[in-house]
Amino acid sequence: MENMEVILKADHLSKRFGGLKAVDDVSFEVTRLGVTSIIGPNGAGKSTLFNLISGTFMADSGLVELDGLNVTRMSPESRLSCGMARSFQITNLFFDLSVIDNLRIASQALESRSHLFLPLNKSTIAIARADELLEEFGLTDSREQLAGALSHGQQRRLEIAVTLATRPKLLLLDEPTQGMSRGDTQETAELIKHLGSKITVLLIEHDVDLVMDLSKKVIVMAQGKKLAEGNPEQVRANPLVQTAYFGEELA
Ligand SMILES: Nc1ncnc2c1ncn2[C@@H]1O[C@H](COP(=O)(O)OP(=O)(O)OP(=O)(O)O)[C@@H](O)[C@H]1O
Repeated sequence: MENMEVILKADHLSKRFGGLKAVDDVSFEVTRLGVTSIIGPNGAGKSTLFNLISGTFMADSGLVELDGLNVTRMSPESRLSCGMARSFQITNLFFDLSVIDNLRIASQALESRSHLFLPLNKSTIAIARADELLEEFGLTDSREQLAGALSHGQQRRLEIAVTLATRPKLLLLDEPTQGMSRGDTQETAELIKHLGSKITVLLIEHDVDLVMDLSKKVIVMAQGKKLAEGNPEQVRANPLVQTAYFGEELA
């Protein structure tokens, strides 16, 4: 019987680049809500695995299922319409539009097709959703500011808000704190925790302490393979992980 708790299933996924097995027979499951993270040293295959899940790369073999639906051969756009959204750093933003207009445009995708081309101020669902997101993401004071004039941390927050405008079931977050100051990293960590209470989040992140603090489950990759998985305590205590990834640090 289908496990209703499982929202994402990766089953025996593999991807080669020439002779290199970047992802080598990796299987895991993500259960509903909370934050599940993928960590691993440089070149472990994290980004490639993420790209197989989002549809940026097609798997050579294996299966990706979203909420029981086989999405393995679908484009990223089709996966998005099935409820899988991916946050792409800040490249989803229109820098010369205001914060609120960025959110309204993204929220308009919620409206029926016939309303897609309504002027922004006529689209009531989009306006309500945009205001809700503004509040939730602490951007009310920056409502009329141009997205391009925000701090890097605010831009990242806005970008995640834009990604959530279509109410996805699963949010893929790719190194959301990369290049951030300590303060912005802390704020983003709080935000991700909050997101995990409402939606399922799958995260790739280099900052191990952050991952351990945020995640209900951690998947450790090394040399294209899944080395370990479990809750943060189990992963920290795993001797294989300590040797291959953390070195002596956590011993
Ligand atoms: N498009 C590509 N063409 C050829 N080789 C690639 C490509 N993308 C990744 N690789 C190789 O696949 C392996 C896994 O890379 P990947 O980027 O998935 O690892 P990663 O764990 O995300 O690393 P990092 O933490 O450094 O981003 C690496 O050896 C990398 O050089």
